[in-house]
Amino acid sequence: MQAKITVTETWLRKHRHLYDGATRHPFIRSIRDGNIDISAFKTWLGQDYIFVRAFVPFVASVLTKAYKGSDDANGDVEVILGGIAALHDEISWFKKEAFKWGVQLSSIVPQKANQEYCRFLESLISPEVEYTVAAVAFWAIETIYQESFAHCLEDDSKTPPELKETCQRWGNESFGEYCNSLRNIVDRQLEKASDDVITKAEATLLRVLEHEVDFWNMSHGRT
Ligand SMILES: Cc1ncc(CN)c(N)n1
Repeated sequence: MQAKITVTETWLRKHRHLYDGATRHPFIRSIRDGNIDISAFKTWLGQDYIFVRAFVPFVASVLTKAYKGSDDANGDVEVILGGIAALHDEISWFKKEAFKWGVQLSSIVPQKANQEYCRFLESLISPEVEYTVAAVAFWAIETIYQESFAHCLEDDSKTPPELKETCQRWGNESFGEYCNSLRNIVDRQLEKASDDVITKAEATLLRVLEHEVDFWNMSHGRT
């Protein structure tokens, strides 16, 4: 018997071009090809630190929605809680990495693309945004980083040794498994969602993809 095609699989096929634009962006390709401009990397580092700080309350809101709104609350809450724990480590890592590269985090001003992305996250915190819709955004945001940085660790990549740790942070297998758990949560929710929620969730995925591309563009100096 053939396995059933999940909603996320349908979306990824339908929006492949946009998805590849987010996970195979020239910024990521430049890391993978070993010709990254280090000033672009430093821009990304400082801006992403600000993004991750705004990401935490968003993920906390997804956790609250999971607790209240899912029929497998315990399983979902634990996966999301694991994500929050990883973000705690991520923030410490950004501080350490910024020190290593001489990036002064206290003086970073969020650029337009970052401000807009953070505003979008804030809009998703609203209790009016359904758990399924918020969970789709969460899954997509984490997965885009996982796939992007895993691409920089493939056998034929020429990623500079000093950037390997960064790529490992999101490109490692256990982060990949965590992203799969998020995807399973999302597919289970979508399975029983109304058409209206499915439509909103798909639109949210597209907005995440656009914001991620804009974020890479900003880091790459294309804004
Ligand atoms: C912009 C962005 N997108 C995703 C991630 C992965 N948490 C991140 N750190 N920054």
